Amino acid sequence: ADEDGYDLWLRYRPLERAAQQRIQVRSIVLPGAPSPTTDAALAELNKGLSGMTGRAPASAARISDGALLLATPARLPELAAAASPLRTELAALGDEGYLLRQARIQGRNVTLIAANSDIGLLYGAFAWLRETAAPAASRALAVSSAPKLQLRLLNHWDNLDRTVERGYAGQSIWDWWALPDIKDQRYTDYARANASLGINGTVLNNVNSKPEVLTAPFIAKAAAVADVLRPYGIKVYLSARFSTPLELHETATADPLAPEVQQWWRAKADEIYQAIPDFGGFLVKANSEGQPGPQDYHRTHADGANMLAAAVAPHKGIVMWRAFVYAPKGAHLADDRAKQAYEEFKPLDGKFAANVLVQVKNGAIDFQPREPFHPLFGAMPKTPLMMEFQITKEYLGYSTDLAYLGAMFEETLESDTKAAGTVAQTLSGMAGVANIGSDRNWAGSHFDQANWYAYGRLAWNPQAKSRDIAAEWAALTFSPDQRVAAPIVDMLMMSRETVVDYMTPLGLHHLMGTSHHHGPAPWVDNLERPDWNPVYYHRADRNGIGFNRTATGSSALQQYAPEIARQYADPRTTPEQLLLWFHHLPWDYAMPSGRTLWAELLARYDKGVAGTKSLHARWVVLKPLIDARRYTEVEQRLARQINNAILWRDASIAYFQSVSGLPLPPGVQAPAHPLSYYKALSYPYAPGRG
Ligand SMILES: CO[C@H]1[C@H](O)[C@@H](O)[C@H](O)O[C@@H]1C(=O)O
Repeated sequence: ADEDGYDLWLRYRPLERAAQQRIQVRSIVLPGAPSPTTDAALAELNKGLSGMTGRAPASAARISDGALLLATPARLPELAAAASPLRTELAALGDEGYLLRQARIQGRNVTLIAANSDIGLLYGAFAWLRETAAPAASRALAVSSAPKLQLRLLNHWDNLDRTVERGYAGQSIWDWWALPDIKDQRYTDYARANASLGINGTVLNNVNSKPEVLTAPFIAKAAAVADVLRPYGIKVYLSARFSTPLELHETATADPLAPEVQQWWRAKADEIYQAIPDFGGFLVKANSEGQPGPQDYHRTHADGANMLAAAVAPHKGIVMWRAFVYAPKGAHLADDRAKQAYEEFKPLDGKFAANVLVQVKNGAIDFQPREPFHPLFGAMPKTPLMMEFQITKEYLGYSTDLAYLGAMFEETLESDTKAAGTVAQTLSGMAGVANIGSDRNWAGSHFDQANWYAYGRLAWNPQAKSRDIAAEWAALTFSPDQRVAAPIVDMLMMSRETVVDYMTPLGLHHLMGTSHHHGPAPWVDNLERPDWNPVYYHRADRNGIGFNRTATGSSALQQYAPEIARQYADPRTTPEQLLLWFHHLPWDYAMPSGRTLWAELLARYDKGVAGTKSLHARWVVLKPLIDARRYTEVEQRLARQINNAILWRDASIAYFQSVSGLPLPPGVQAPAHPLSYYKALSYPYAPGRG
């Protein structure tokens, strides 16, 4: 599995001789009795060391010089001793943290992986392997790390028939047919990859859920998956359909205040916990895009969430209730869909049970290439919030286009809410909509593995820098050789802005084709709901373009803290990258560059196309340094991305010119085809429609 990408960032390729010699591990020592989790840690260390150095050190019972020692205070009482300098440091690391040190223990020089629990040891083992495989320049081994967020989850939008909603990496890895008897090796490798990042929970099924998933056969299947993931510290969760008992004909209603409904869910929770004692809980999409929910019975989101929360509370389970709501009818359609989540949830702050978290998408519309942070962050001080990021690239070119999402996640996380610190500081957990499927390379493309990686690292530490994470990933996945890693980092770091430039520059959004969400369709104006139409979002006409969300428009801006609302009320003090998100401006509006808005827009599209050409050119020169298969698979996608960018550019320019009636400034190349050509394009076989 060398060139096909199956090993992800856990490749453990032979190190150069000098690097090998620096690894002075003569034995591996684990005091005390092994557990399934320490077995996993030792197996990983063996795999890693034999891959990187050609030999696996023996396990030993006694501590000697050159030992790699894995210890918790319970396993090695010295660590807990009052005189131990590590004692206080360890105490600060909690259940899941770890530290790595060169230390002197029992008079011997050892490499120490220390933690308070076996899971901490497993995380520490992965961290040590990471440090060893891709050493940061001349850094002494002095790492201590603990997760900043307690809940670090993947959300699979995987259906029970193995299709994946918005999945571009083949069918679902969960083989519901073969489970529970057949537990694919891939589940173990999935667990290893996630544990290497510190991901500690996974929701197995789509938020557009089916009642069947909560019936006995599926509970048994989920339990089998949970058994595989448990040693790696990963809890299983399920998406629950709100109307499950009604649809299974076991109650006459799904009203959350009806005693028979409450009792049904309590019994269901008991049944699940019988099979999966450490079941994490439920994720719920309710009263959104046609899903059933408490509002069907004139109850609130809090009524619905609290009813489920009461059912799982005796088992220490949680409910993650999504704030991605938009109603099929109502004022918001004519007004602004972006406002609905805040309007429905903000008044419920303080009304949710203690074991409910509200899960909020990074932005108020829907995983666009760029959105301002969701106004609910910082606005719900009495409710624990989870961030929902989308790792699969529904709106950023699937797994064909290169877009490193680390940069996008970082941009949201470090945004200042001006109410409660940065967005990162408002969070209790993070969920990432997985980009994982059964493709050999897991993610549909090699570079999309970086998005899984970056998500996991940011869930562990939402203050981490996406460039550092990119450097780590490039070194582990391709090579620590800077001739390879450095240009790959540059490619990653420029890629997302490139996509924004050719798809949705200057704060534009939701311009993509209907249903498949791939490719440009800014002209669409005839869908059943007005807020599905791209014209609803760009509002371009003869006079100008953009969505006025200030007080003279939809007033969505008022949902942010006053300081932000004031700053963004004026286009002059609105960040250029969000300009048309908040403002409707005339085509001749003078941009800071000195160009008119019209000319600036055209320049952005050109910049996007130029960016894709540059990505391709940067890759091509790496050919002698990359294995043939991965080189080719990446090269093909980068070439395709140039065409995608040209398509976006040309179709967008053709359309906006038909609206603005303005000539193209000198130097701007005219679209290759007339507008009618782009309107006629369709993608009948686009994957991931779900
Ligand atoms: C799972 O449904 C998805 C839907 O496919 C997607 O187009 C949109 O982004 O969001 C929905 C959601 O997040 O619920």
